[in-house]
Amino acid sequence: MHPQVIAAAAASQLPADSPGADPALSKADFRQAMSRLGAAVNIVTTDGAAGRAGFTASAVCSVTDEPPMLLVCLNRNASVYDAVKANGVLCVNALGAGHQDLSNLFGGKTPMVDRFAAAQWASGHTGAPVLTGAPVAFDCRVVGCTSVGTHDVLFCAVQAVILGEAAHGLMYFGRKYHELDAAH
Ligand SMILES: NC(=O)C1=CN([C@@H]2O[C@H](COP(=O)(O)OP(=O)(O)OC[C@H]3O[C@@H](n4cnc5c(N)ncnc54)[C@H](O)[C@@H]3O)[C@@H](O)[C@H]2O)C=CC1
Ligand SMILES: Cc1cc2nc3c(=O)[nH]c(=O)nc-3n(C[C@H](O)[C@H](O)[C@H](O)COP(=O)(O)O)c2cc1C
Repeated sequence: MHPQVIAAAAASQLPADSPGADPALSKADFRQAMSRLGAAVNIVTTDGAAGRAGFTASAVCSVTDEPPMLLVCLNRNASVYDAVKANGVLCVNALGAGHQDLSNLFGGKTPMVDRFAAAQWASGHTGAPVLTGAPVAFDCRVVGCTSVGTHDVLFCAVQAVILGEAAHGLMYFGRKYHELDAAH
């Protein structure tokens, strides 16, 4: 079976100066394509003068190990946005097996107090909440930010890592959760 090409093939049949020749994908096509790019699921938390907050994030990745740095993409319309920006610290809590309900809770619409009541938390060096039972957590200071479209790309200098007891993981792929077990 041939792979299906969305938008780009149709655009190439139009004159180059036609507005329809713009090969930009629709939001729906982009999201459909992204649903096939599996990603680890994390809960990103913050605390400080602007209060405690957290959200589910799959747009997280390693930037460089010199210095240790992650990036986190945060929608500027998210309810956590002001707290993350004002506190200037965050913790990336990787999720593992059994964390699906927690991920959905932090995935939006639920009051912050109810999100945090569903799990146990410690406090990192930065003051950001560290999820008890997370396979790994990255306690960070936000050292840079670039706005791109609807999101801010936050550059996060890792101050400490907290390794949990078990190496397991939770992936988001095909709009569903998939558990990973390092032992298998
Ligand atoms: N990067 C982000 O902001 C993400 C946001 N979400 C949000 O979670 C909800 C459920 O998402 P799904 O079940 O995965 O179905 P969906 O069809 O809304 O999204 C499919 C995939 O597209 C990407 N995506 C979705 N919204 C995006 C956004 N605003 N900016 C950049 N990439 C985006 C993600 O990789 C996502 O897994 C939606 O409201 C979605 O907006 C989910 C994943 C990533
Ligand atoms: C699996 C999953 C991954 C998500 N990844 C991100 C992400 O990387 N960046 C982001 O801004 N929002 C992401 N979201 C959406 C936020 O978690 C959600 O919009 C956020 O909690 C804001 O909701 P609220 O404004 O109701 O608090 C994701 C949601 C889910 C369910």
